[in-house]
Amino acid sequence: MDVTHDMNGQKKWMQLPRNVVIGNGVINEVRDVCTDLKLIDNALVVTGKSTKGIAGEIVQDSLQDAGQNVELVISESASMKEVERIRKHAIESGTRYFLGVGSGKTIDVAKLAATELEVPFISVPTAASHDGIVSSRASIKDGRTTTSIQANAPMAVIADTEIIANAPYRLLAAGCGDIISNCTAVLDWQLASRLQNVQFSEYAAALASMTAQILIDSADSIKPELESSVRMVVKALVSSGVAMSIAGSSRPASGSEHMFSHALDRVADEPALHGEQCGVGTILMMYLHGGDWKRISDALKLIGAPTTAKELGIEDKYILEALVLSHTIRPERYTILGTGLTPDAAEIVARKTKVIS
Ligand SMILES: NC(=O)C1=CN([C@@H]2O[C@H](COP(=O)(O)OP(=O)(O)OC[C@H]3O[C@@H](n4cnc5c(N)ncnc54)[C@H](OP(=O)(O)O)[C@@H]3O)[C@@H](O)[C@H]2O)C=CC1
Ligand SMILES: O=C(CO)COP(=O)(O)O
Ligand SMILES: [Zn+2]
Repeated sequence: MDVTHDMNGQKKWMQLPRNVVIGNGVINEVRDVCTDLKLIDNALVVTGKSTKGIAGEIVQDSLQDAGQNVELVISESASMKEVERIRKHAIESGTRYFLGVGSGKTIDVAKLAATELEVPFISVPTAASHDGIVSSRASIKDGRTTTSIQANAPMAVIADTEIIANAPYRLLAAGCGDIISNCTAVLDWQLASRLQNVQFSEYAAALASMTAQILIDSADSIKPELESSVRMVVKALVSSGVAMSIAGSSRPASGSEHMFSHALDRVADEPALHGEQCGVGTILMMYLHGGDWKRISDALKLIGAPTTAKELGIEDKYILEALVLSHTIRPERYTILGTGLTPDAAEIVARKTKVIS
């Protein structure tokens, strides 16, 4: 098997989910998937406040009907304190495996707690808002700072298209923004490979950009409440996750546009969704790359994702502040941002791309 190395140079297996189940009503297949993976007792379902009634309890009931011991906990934030709380709960209740049933923050908490306890983890997303539903990374927040931590990839991903189609459409549109952001992430990675000879995977880069291109070409068929749209987006998120696993880093799916989104999380009073910010970041960074930023903007508009500060619900001044701050977010990751934008250059890019007016 191919091996990659993490940032500390340690050997790391290329981890991929073993079962990916996508379709209408597949939440009812959770117990079959668990049986297939020999996960037959002592489950801990980590779910969210709203998603508990939408999917968390269905998963709990179905595993209990199969004779398993199942505990359910609600997680409200993706903080280290929360991971610690859930980890303790799991130890006390003899948990043998975790299911993260909900949105991004719920899945991250379950994923990291499972990694720390070295037990399997199953991802059951109720929304397709970003590729964290399938990846081997967990984003943990400390105040306004987010840290992306290496974790174990889910053993299985079970994405019920009916549940995801009934989630607020804004979450699916955000997922599209996260996929489209592969366009600039790959350009940044190529640039870093040319300028700094960083490790580069042609396969991971090709998969990530092809996934984004397919979605851009199909933008007019992504619509609210359509299970076919959900299926397309979930498959693209899985492909992005696989690209990151091949690369052994988030490089194929996270570049300057993600740095911009992370910077916005730090400076904005009320940040928007991760995928929404990454989509707008892609417009801005594609302009800096000298690429076809309008094509990105048009695709996001067709999908119904934000393309402006106003649509993000973020004041122009925070967009400019984040643009100037972006290059400091992950200094080891070389991107088109280079040593940073001056405030006047930031204003030009934001105005030319109509992100601010
Ligand atoms: N691991 C990774 O690689 C990545 C992780 N992230 C992280 O993920 C988090 C963002 O995730 P994201 O999903 O965008 O947002 P949130 O996790 O903040 O979820 C948004 C809201 O949607 C609700 N929700 C989810 N599904 C449904 C549904 N079917 N019906 C009704 N409401 C629903 C959630 O309810 P509830 O209250 O039940 O949770 C929550 O209130 C951040 O912490 C970010 O840092 C982002 C990118 C990549
Ligand atoms: O969001 C991601 C990919 O879409 C993960 O990227 P980060 O490494 O920037 O957290
Ligand atoms: Zn992302």
